[in-house]
Amino acid sequence: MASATSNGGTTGNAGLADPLLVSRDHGSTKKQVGPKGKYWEAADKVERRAAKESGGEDGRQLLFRTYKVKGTLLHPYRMLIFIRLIAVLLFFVWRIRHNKSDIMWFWTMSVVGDVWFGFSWLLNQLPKFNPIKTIPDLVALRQQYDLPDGTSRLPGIDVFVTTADPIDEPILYTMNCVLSILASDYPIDRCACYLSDDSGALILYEALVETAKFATLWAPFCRKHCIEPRAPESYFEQEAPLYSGREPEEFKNDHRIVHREYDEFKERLDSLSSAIAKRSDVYNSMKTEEKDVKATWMANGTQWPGAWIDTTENHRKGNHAGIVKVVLDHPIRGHNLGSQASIHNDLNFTNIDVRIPMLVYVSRGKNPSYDHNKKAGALNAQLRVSALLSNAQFIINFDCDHYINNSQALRAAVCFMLDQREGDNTAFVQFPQRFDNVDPSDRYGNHNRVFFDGTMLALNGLQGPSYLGTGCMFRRIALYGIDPPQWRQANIAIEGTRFGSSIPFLDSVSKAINQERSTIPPPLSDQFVAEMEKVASASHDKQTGWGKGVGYIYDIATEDIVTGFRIHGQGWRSMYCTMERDAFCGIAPINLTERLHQIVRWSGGSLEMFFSRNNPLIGGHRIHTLQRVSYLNMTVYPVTSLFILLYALSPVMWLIPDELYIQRPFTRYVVYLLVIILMIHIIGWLEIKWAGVTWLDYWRNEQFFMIGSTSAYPTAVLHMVVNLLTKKGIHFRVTSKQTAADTNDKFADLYDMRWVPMLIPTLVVLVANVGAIGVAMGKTIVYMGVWTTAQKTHAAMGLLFNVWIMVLLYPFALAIMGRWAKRPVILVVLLPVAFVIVGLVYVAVHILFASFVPI
Ligand SMILES: O=c1ccn([C@@H]2O[C@H](COP(=O)(O)OP(=O)(O)O[C@H]3O[C@H](CO)[C@@H](O)[C@H](O)[C@H]3O)[C@@H](O)[C@H]2O)c(=O)[nH]1
Ligand SMILES: [Mn+2]
Repeated sequence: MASATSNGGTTGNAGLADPLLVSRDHGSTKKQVGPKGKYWEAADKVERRAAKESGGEDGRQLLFRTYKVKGTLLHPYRMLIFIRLIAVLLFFVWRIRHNKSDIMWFWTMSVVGDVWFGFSWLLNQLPKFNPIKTIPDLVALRQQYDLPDGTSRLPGIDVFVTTADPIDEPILYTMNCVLSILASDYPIDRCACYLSDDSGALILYEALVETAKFATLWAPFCRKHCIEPRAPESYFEQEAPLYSGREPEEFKNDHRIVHREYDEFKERLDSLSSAIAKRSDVYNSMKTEEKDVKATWMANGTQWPGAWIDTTENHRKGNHAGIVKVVLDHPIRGHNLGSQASIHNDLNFTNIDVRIPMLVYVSRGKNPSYDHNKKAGALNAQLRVSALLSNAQFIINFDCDHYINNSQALRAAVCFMLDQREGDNTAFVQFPQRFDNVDPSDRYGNHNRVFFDGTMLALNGLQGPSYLGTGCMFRRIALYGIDPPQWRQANIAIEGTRFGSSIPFLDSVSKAINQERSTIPPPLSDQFVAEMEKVASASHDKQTGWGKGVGYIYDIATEDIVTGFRIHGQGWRSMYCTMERDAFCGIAPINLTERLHQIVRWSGGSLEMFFSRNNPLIGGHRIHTLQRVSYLNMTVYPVTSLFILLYALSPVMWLIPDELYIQRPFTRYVVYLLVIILMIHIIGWLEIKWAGVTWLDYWRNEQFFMIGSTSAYPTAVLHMVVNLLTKKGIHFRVTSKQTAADTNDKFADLYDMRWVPMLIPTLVVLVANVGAIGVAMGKTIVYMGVWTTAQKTHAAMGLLFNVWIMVLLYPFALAIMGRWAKRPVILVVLLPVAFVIVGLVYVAVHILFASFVPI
């Protein structure tokens, strides 16, 4: 697969020749300048030349490419930002000078709103001055780190997966995630997978055991035939995937066998629940002395230490001991999975490595008297357990609803960490989040491309992208709160007060700092397992630095942004890694209610961060100024919604008999508004060009911001106010991954909106606008002959605004329609009907009044 141009540095595009990275038109005569060539050009020519001449500063080659936006696009983009800034300032001056309005309080509010809009626009726009795209050079990595004898010098990686529930988060997804990790293209003895189960359910442990067995078949199959993606569910769902392996003759047969085995594996997963229940009944009838206590039993005849099916004290979700079970030991000690041997006989795996990486089940201890700190708490427990076992230099974490979509992804992240330029200063490498269950028209803006491909590339040109929760590789010591090399003190005190009281753990920290790496974990004695369970116990990190200066940050609804902020604040940088075949892929909520709950959590978390000690204005002493501006934007943006809501409701003024103007002279005002709004979209248009996203992406983003601004964001603000008053944080409501009952329709969830209170303002805005347009039409009929031209223009301009809001709320209107929305044309008919009815009612009322109450 690796092609001829493997020698990094001879041409501008060497290394990009890896088929997983090049753009479709690679190989054409036109000069290649990057994966989305048109608007990007190489930004590292000088560095590359120097590196080549000196053979690399310290003998290391450059492992990633840097691209900047071409001047032809970047200059007008920057220019427009500047021009708009001036236009906005002029607009403010004009408004203040012409402080004439029919409703002064509303005028004052709207001036405050405009100032806020201008300010938050600036916060959003300024950090986008210099977007940078960085592309890993896998060929160079291979050349330097893979040795001719088949071994490798690549560093160790501990891969974390978190799950919170076997029902809400279907086991099949979680196990697919695990399989994609176990089969990933990375040295098998340098990679270990840890599954954190926050439900403490035996079924997840047993599913993991089944997965380990199936992996002995799946992983070699993937390696032999270069399968992509290596999550079986997604792989088998594809229609006739392209074959790119080396054994096409054997592929058909192998594929058939593995597919059959996968189906059986799924059946085994399905039957686990009843098997465990049955087995437990048998053991309970045989072994338990106390009649009412019904334990849940493991296959080996011992009681499961976690949550039981019949819950009792100390054996329920939220109250059980810490559990660490090594499902597959390090490959050097061999696997004991004999049962698969017979199937292996049908498949020819000669010359294929049949080993699989280490696999560990972790369920941290829980106790009602301690806060568990949601996902952050789970990740920190994994961090400690893995430190005792594999203590890899790098960590990568996945949500259970995401999987590795490109088997080279782990290598890609490592490229940034090992690069001679900023490698040692790089704390984390974030990948974009991609989703494969989203409806084709992306009604609720789940793809979020403007953010993942615009905002993040922009930050990449500063101190680096923020941490986004999943698909992010960390340097272990950066997570521990250690400073980057240039600021690091010679002797770092590794104290129990900061890192917790486990001596083996403290040892592991000093080893990690001193880069003493042994990739082989110690043998699993009872005492050692007990130590691992101790560091995963409910109380272990209390009264320590965990969740504050160490590990993922606690006391917040969203641990991600704030953890990234803490690390950036210490002076580390981060990198954004985009790949031509998306590195990871996951599931997004395509149900409006679920989607909004997710947004409430995110925006609520943002506000919580603003009011915490990690406030971007005061925290993080080594943070880059523009990076700080960006973090400030990320924490205050929900406030914008209050003003948007105010504006969105202003069409109610149509319902008032008198003509009221928020600002006089009105025409001038509207023209100003149009100009500065239009400029936002022209800038947005240039932005989507360099970000490589479509108008639809951009448009969905706008629409969803409007929907959020009338529902989720004000809710988050309200939460925050309550939080400040009562000190109660936002509840982490795991995003539902269950699909609606209709299994024939892949997107059934789309039509299944549940009404929740936060949707009321959106509905009010929608109704107010429909009503306003109807009344406006009625007024036009009634006053046609009476109105002056100026009045007519004003009415038209007001209506323009109404229509704009309606267009922005279009996805919400579809959501209300439920299944009817399968034919959106109905809405196009229904809305005008509604306008006409309201209009006619207005006219009728007017006539009625006119005949009874002579004016
Ligand atoms: O007490 C908890 C709660 C959640 N999780 C895990 O957290 C992950 C994210 O939960 P999910 O409900 O899927 O949230 P999303 O809204 O889809 O997640 C996005 O938003 C989160 C922050 O709110 C980030 O942490 C995620 O990485 C990001 O993908 C899942 O693996 C859960 O199993 C736990 O392990 N323990
Ligand atoms: Mn998720």
